[in-house]
Amino acid sequence: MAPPSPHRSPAQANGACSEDGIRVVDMAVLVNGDADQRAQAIRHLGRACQEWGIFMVINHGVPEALQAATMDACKELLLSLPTEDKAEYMDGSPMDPVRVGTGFVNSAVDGARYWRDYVKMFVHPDFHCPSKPANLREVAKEYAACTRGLMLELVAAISESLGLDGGRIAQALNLESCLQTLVANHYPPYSGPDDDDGSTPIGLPAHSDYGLLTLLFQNGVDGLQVQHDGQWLLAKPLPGSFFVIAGDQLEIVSNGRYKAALHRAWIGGERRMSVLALIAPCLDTVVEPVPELAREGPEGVEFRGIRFRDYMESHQSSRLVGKTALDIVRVQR
Ligand SMILES: O=C(O)CCC(=O)C(=O)O
Ligand SMILES: [Fe+2]
Repeated sequence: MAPPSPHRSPAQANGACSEDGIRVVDMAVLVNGDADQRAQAIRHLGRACQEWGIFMVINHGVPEALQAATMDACKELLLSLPTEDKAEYMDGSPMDPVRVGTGFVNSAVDGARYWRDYVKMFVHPDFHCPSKPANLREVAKEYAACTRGLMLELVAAISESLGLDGGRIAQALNLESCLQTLVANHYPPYSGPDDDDGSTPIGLPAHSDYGLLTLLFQNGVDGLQVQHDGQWLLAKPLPGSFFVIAGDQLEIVSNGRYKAALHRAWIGGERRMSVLALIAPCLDTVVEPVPELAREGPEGVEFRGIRFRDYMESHQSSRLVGKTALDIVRVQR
């Protein structure tokens, strides 16, 4: 586990937004602020989840050197390791604990071409990791523990922002044995034709994430786009911040008060990498809105319950462009 962070002492101004309106949440205030500062930070966080489904965190306590080491080890795996060292993780099923994918994918859904390499590994409750490069295991383990701690703090604050006890969402979703995934994406530079006939590949199609929260940082090259008020917007991080993306489980558990953010990845002339840590309920948890948030009793429930393993399988197979697997569990009226 990483040592306590030096980042968390000075409480910065809260209630801040970046240039494009994405809210900035200061962990120093959430963790160490006085009662008034905390209350304000929690309201700010609640609005971010309600209006955007994405925000940035600063003073988050994840050491920069650990972030860099994680990105470097993943980069080595994706870019330098010979294919035979990754072959056992390729062409598996989406629920395999370690998966590596590479190159162009022609989407059967919309005919677009997607251009990215990725590695995904389940790191909690059981830790899985490719055997090479040699330092990946140690680095990924530490990064997983550190980001899991941060995300659980955020979940507690989000729970409070919904007027619930800080531990309520963690309890409802059984987060003690949460499923945590680490993902690294590599988008090779692309400078081909940019016409509108569908031949220009993109990085990753529009989707919402299957889990509860996703923590994302990138290699200094922008490319994450978020849908807000029907418009696609390029998300530009503050230096040293993480993006936090609300996933489908936050929308379900909050009974639709908070929205999962629709997002996609764009590619351009510069090589881009993103590293993500996701937390989700444990596979056997039945996810459903917490009863306290149902409007007018059971009639006001917007999502029916589903075992998380089944949700995840539908999410992986649906790949609906511009839609989400949430429609599978939305109550039709
Ligand atoms: O690379 C990015 O910026 C987005 C990646 C992403 O959304 C994902 O892997 O789910
Ligand atoms: Fe995503």
